[in-house]
Amino acid sequence: MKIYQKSINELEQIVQRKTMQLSDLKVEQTVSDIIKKVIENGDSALKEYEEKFDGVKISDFKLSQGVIDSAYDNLDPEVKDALLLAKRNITSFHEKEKATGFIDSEQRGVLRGQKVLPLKRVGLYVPGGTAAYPSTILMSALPAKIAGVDQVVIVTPPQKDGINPAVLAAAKIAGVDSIYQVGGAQAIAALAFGTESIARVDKIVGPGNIFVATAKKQVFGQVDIDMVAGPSEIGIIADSSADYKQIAADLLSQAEHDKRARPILITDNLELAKAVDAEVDRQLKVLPREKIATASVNDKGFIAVVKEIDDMFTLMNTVAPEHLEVQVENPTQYLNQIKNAGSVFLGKYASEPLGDYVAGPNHILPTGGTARFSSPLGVYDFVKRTSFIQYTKPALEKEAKAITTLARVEGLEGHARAIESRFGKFYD
Ligand SMILES: NC(=O)c1ccc[n+]([C@@H]2O[C@H](COP(=O)([O-])OP(=O)(O)OC[C@H]3O[C@@H](n4cnc5c(N)ncnc54)[C@H](O)[C@@H]3O)[C@@H](O)[C@H]2O)c1
Ligand SMILES: N[C@H](CO)Cc1c[nH]c[nH+]1
Ligand SMILES: [Zn+2]
Repeated sequence: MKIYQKSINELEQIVQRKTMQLSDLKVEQTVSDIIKKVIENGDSALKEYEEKFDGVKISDFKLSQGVIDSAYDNLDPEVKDALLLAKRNITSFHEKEKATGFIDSEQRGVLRGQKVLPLKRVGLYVPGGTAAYPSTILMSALPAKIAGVDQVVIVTPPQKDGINPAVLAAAKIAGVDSIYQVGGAQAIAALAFGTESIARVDKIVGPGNIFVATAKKQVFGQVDIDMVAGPSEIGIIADSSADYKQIAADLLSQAEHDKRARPILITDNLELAKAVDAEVDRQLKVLPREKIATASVNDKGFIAVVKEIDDMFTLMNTVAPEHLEVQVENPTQYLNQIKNAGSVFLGKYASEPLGDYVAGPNHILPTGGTARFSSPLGVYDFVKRTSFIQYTKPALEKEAKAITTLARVEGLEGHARAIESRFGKFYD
């Protein structure tokens, strides 16, 4: 991995350049061509792209209930138990995110309030290009169901030997309503605009590679989206108390997701930096997904060595990583210094994959520096709010002058007259 040892100001510049959201123009163009074709040709465009990108000829995108039930019934009991444990922890965490709205009747004659309503139909993208992601189904479908979403549909790339049974079983465990075998930008376009066999949704959520993340950005406005949840990232802050072998393993746990995944270490100890660098090389050689992880480590990974503990946090706040591990002595005392991160893992036993699978907080998280302004996927992503107002005549009378004054300041005479009509005043 590239090791940088420079002043904090120079490192901030380097980090900002390396984590900048430079849109990949070629990917943008590819994705907009795909979306246009799906809008124009519907299912036939989806079939063409599935053959081209995933090498699978599809006759029916929707999986039958029989296929899903049989995957569930025949699932290895150990896998089923693990999924059920994950479901329990994800559910108990996300139940706490439920919002109820409010009614305010503090002023005489005035009723104001806000209702929280679930979305009707949402589409969950479940990645499936180079790995299967049953855990991602639990992370997206369970919060949707807790929010009260009526129809939860999944899109996921087709596989030559059929979709992984654990993916199908996870969908059943999470209460998913339909599964469509279509992936990439074409699946996002289908969810956004609808085709003959896939009805459009109100919101698309879920992670995916650069094509998926770019497509979500491009269809935003036609439908809502959760966030930019692209190639995975791990930022680790470590001091001399950390174990270099464990740090290397954790960096590779995210590097193996995608050639564009970002593994980053910031430390105040040069010896640790060098040890982690050598250990990453050693562990890479024996990692089954060596090719993907090596590209990620070489092209996107780096180690920054700073002088002070505080500098580690300053610099990591600039990175704004999807996952942040804090591997220093007494990690909780630094929680207040962390401003930008999707999810924080404190101490040596909170290794990142704990959060990927069973701890309970969501693993669908903002990437590419967007943790500066985005949050983890949650129950709040599957609801919208509607406010309501009721006034009695005396209550309106008390505020009528303010309304008509503001309306006339804005040059909107019709607004003023609508209020005055409640008190018998009409204009000829
Ligand atoms: N941020 C998060 O919360 C989070 C969570 C889980 C996974 N992830 C990320 O999800 C991603 C999963 O990626 P994946 O590739 O395994 O699966 P994927 O399903 O996201 O992408 C596969 C699809 O990409 C499309 N595609 C591939 N090459 C293409 C090309 N040249 N042109 C057009 N389309 C093309 C194909 O349609 C294919 O079906 C990884 O980047 C992983 O890091 C992120
Ligand atoms: N680390 C991924 C989020 O970036 C989530 C995941 C699912 N399975 C394994 N990992
Ligand atoms: Zn992961």
